[in-house]
Amino acid sequence: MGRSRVVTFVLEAVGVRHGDAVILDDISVALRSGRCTAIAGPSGAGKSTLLRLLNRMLEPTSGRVLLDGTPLPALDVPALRRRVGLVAQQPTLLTDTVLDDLRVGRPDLTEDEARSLLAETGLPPAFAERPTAGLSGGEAQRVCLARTLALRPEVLLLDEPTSALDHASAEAIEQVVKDLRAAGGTAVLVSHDTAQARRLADDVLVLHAGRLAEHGPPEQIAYLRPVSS
Ligand SMILES: Nc1ncnc2c1ncn2[C@@H]1O[C@H](COP(=O)(O)OP(=O)(O)OP(=O)(O)O)[C@@H](O)[C@H]1O
Repeated sequence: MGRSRVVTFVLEAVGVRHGDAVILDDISVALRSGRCTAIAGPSGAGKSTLLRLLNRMLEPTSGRVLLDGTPLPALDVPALRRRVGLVAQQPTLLTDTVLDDLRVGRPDLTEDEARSLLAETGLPPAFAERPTAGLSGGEAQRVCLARTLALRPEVLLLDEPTSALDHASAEAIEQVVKDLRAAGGTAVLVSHDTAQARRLADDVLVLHAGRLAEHGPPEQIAYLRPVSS
């Protein structure tokens, strides 16, 4: 399976700036392997930015990120991205048909394997024949997830994977996360859905204005507590 290796991210005093704007400020934290970590916090707090640091879609402007003790810049980027797959909030489809898209990183993928990956993400198997043009946002995001799963990543980085989905489709995605964890894999999930974070996460990071405001198991996180009226 290739998913049983220990994969731990350590962020050491990580900062991200764009010009004068401080996007992430002095974040030091470890993300444990074989767990699901949710990143929560208000819009604009820096959640997607933090996620993008973990497979070098973005470089920190200060501090460093280590994977199993190795600083990320010392790792080969394509190899890192096979181990650490990112499904972005805005999906990017790369080819004309869904089947071809699923084969981008796995040219050997059979049609049966493609159909079963689609089913995992809650899409009908016949979706393999669909042109990528005209897919809805939620469908395109799930095709991106299936394309990432085709690489059997050890770590799955998911940026609001269910925000565009109905309940049944969202459940399918949550099951993908649970299955990955059950197989020893690691998931890092950005979610605005506090109930989802409580359901799925072993650990939660809360960002506020680029700073780490809370970190711990979901039951200890004030940000996740339902507001009682
Ligand atoms: N290239 C950039 N230049 C300037 N500011 C940027 C850049 N990229 C991101 N930002 C800003 O950094 C902040 C954090 O962005 P990020 O996407 O990480 O937030 P987020 O917590 O994921 O937000 P949301 O919940 O709305 O998706 C935002 O204010 C955003 O406008």
